[in-house]
Amino acid sequence: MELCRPRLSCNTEVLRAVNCNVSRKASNESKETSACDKSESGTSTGTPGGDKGDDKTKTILLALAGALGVGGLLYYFMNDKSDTTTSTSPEISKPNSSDLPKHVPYLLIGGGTASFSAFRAIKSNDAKAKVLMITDENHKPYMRPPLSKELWYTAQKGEISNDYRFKQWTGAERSLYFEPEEFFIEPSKLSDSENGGIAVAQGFKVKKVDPTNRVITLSDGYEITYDQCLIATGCTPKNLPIFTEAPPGVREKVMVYRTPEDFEKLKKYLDNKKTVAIIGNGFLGSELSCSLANYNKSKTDSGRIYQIFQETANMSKILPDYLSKWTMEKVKAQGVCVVPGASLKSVQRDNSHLNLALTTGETIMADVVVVCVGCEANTEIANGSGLEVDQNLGGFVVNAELEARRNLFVAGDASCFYDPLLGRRRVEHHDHSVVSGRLAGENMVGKKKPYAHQSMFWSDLGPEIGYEGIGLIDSSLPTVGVFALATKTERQTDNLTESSKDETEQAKTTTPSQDVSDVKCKEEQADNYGRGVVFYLRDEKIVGILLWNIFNRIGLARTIIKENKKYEDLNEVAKLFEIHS
Ligand SMILES: Cc1cc2nc3c(=O)[nH]c(=O)nc-3n(C[C@H](O)[C@H](O)[C@H](O)COP(=O)(O)OP(=O)(O)OC[C@H]3O[C@@H](n4cnc5c(N)ncnc54)[C@H](O)[C@@H]3O)c2cc1C
Repeated sequence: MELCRPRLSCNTEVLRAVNCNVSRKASNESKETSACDKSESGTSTGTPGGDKGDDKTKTILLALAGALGVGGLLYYFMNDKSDTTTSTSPEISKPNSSDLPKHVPYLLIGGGTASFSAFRAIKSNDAKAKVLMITDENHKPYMRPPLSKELWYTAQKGEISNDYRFKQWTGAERSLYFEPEEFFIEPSKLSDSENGGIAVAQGFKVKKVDPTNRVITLSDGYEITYDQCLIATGCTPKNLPIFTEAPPGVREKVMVYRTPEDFEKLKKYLDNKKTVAIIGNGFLGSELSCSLANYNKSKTDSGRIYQIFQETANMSKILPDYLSKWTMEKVKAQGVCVVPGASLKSVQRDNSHLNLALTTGETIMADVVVVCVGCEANTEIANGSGLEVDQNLGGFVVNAELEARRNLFVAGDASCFYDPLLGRRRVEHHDHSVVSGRLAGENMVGKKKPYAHQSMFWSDLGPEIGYEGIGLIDSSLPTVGVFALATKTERQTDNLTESSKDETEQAKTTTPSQDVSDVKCKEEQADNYGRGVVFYLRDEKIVGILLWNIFNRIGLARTIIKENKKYEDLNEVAKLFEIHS
């Protein structure tokens, strides 16, 4: 089964570096300062692009205001439907819940990766299983990682297809959707389907679950009974109060990023030469900044891409300080105007754009703000269902078998599960949603398996940096990094693959190919963090491993973590990863 990581081929040409000097002029005149000069073009105006259309709109609005009076205009703003602060699905005519079956053997709440992975596990253990998936999105199940990476590089080369096809790192093409439309059965035909299958009820929200009587209730009150149920409701991007509490004029220029609709919206902004300010320095904020900057390189004229965050450098929550700083320089080199150490002090709408006043004294003008400050598990269903939500980590509390109550499982971003090796966790990564969805699916058919397989994650920051991690990857833990000079990296993995047993076996037999006496792991050699391995330690044991521009070694990393032991010499362990080959 292919639930694999779509990576682009790394043999991309070296991209044109745009010099990105952050000029921190104090701006007590509330004047916009240029935070990023494109020295190649010799301009440093810092003016957001493509304002002409907005000016026109403004003129029309003013004329309208004159005609309708201030009251009318106020009514417009109070009922403004263009508030883009949340990820939205396209409007379609509301489907009718009475078309849905009254009872299903397998019911999956949520239409994402975890849910689809559970379906596949159910189907491979119960060939004639009848599965109903309920999702409040208006899409068939799709994967999210390419939305912040590969899809932008595909878009750069031409039109985006209806099924969001993109090129993986391997060069192969595939769609964002796990399966084409024809794969699915109409919900109204599921009960009579002789060979079973999966039906997707799109555009329906589940309000609550009654685990005792095994019945779910939709937001319109319609009830469906089940034998086995999975909650895989994922998470919702967080926003910042400074935006959510702002007037509609500000809010309409602020968005979060999680869906194909968000991709379309942001792409339109970029195609209209708009300047984008991304808030946040985590996976999404950093990946998206690099992808947008690279997307703009195909254009003769484009807006700027700012990345603003309060920490000192990119990915600081997971990367050791030296690597985080090194990465920030690489992100800048791709054309992102990185503004570290800055929080938002105030935001104001000025004609067609937003003025973002920062705590550093800078003011940045942007046409649109993308807030990438993390995600909150979707646990509204817990209210009224008697389900426990973890107070610290969020997510539905489940045991090692991913069971919240008998015959009711939770997987993916929304699950707060018990990992017998590393303790209670909640993980927001694609591979975890595959692995946990599969485990839940297996347990829904009665396998009674505990969580034992460590999932991995990956991220790509443009064509030059790709990394993978497994276990606890947290920069607050002690770390030991072993690096080699960057060489031509080969990204041949298609690592949306579920990590398999074969891979682990293969990794075990790997022998060191070179002595590591020339490894670089000192801060002053900051130019040399091209390729290496970082060990994260707890009680001196390896609890996490980050593979920096090293691919096809995650099985080995998994084996080492599973051993759960202390090593005398981590250089020796690093040798196993063949960081020089
Ligand atoms: C842009 C982007 C890029 C990413 N890149 C990477 C990456 O490179 N590597 C990586 O490891 N991870 C990445 N991730 C994270 C990864 O995509 C998620 O961890 C994964 O999608 C989680 O899957 P899930 O099935 O748990 O949740 P989701 O994919 O969020 O699916 C949950 C579904 O449930 C629906 N739902 C919620 N509540 C209800 C309800 N009450 N009733 C009905 N339906 C409901 C939601 O609308 C949604 O469709 C990325 C995420 C994003 C947004």
